[in-house]
Amino acid sequence: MIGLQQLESARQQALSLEQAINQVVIGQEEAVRLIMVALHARGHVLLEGGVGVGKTTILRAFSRALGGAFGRIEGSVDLMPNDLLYSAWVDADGKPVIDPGPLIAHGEETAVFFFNEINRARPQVQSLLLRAMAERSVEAFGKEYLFPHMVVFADRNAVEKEETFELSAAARDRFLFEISISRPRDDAQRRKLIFDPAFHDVNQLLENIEPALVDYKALNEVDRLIQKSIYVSTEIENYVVKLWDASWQPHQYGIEMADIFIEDLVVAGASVRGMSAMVRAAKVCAWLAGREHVLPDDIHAVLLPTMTHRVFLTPVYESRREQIMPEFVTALRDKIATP
Ligand SMILES: Nc1ncnc2c1ncn2[C@@H]1O[C@H](COP(=O)(O)OP(=O)(O)OP(=O)(O)O)[C@@H](O)[C@H]1O
Repeated sequence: MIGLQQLESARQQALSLEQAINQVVIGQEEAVRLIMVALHARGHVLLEGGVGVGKTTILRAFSRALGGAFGRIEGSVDLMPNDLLYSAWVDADGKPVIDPGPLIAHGEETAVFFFNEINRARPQVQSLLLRAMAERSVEAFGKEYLFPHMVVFADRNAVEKEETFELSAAARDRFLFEISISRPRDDAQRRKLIFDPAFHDVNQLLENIEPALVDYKALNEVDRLIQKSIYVSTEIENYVVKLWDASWQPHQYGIEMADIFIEDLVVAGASVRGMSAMVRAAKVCAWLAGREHVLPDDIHAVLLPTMTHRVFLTPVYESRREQIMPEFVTALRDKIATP
């Protein structure tokens, strides 16, 4: 009973947080909802989108509304793993000084860590980040730094592909979602972003968000309660298992797509980790909607962001992934009977 009351008050807080974010970040309601789900399912996120579309603004807005610290680093070819942990320099008296790097600078207070342009960083740097994501800790200066509340957001520059190190399939699998962020579609919102000076200064814009609307330190416990309390019926289980099989062998489920030889499309479907992450996220969707059980709508809300970076396509289709994956997920939804 206490659990249910706690969940309902956490839900009200979560909805106020979402509303506050959508007031300063405009035209990104879908991305904001998925980030809300990821934060409450405690999953890390890949961001896909152009330059200057408001990614940093969204993430800083979330950190402020969660009352935690925001860490950030830019990926580049010459970035070394140690650059995440410390920076060394010589002060005015010629004495060497060592400062903590961006990953450990805020320690346990880190709520959001943003790795911009992760595909510009070398695999050694990516590995360090993946370890920190999985263990929510790193070793530096001979001791262990813990970030029990950290959620990592990593952006892949989708436009420029020169000098990039694409994340391996195993690395991509560690991210709960890949969320696409693009320019708002609505004309009035686009004009507002360009002509209204309120959107030109991020620091000032973020002042409009009440700090610590939700306590970032409570999110791990809220997730535990959600995962324990939200019910998944046998029908939904069967549906999820069919979707999973169809992501591996779409032709066996009668999936058809225009201009695609479906038997050749997929090398590997979603992983076990991917499917369990999808169910965790669907439970958070059900909770946000005020339900105690998962409906097909909850699965549909998270199907694309959990599958899009996980399904491994054959090389001929890989270059069209961005166009193919939404169509593939729609075809799965249309073909597999919904309970
Ligand atoms: N949807 C939006 N709502 C509010 N402000 C926005 C939005 N989109 C862009 N902006 C404004 O545009 C500017 C650039 O945004 P921001 O730095 O967050 O983009 P970014 O995607 O992180 O950029 P980069 O790819 O260069 O890191 C900021 O002044 C920000 O306030």
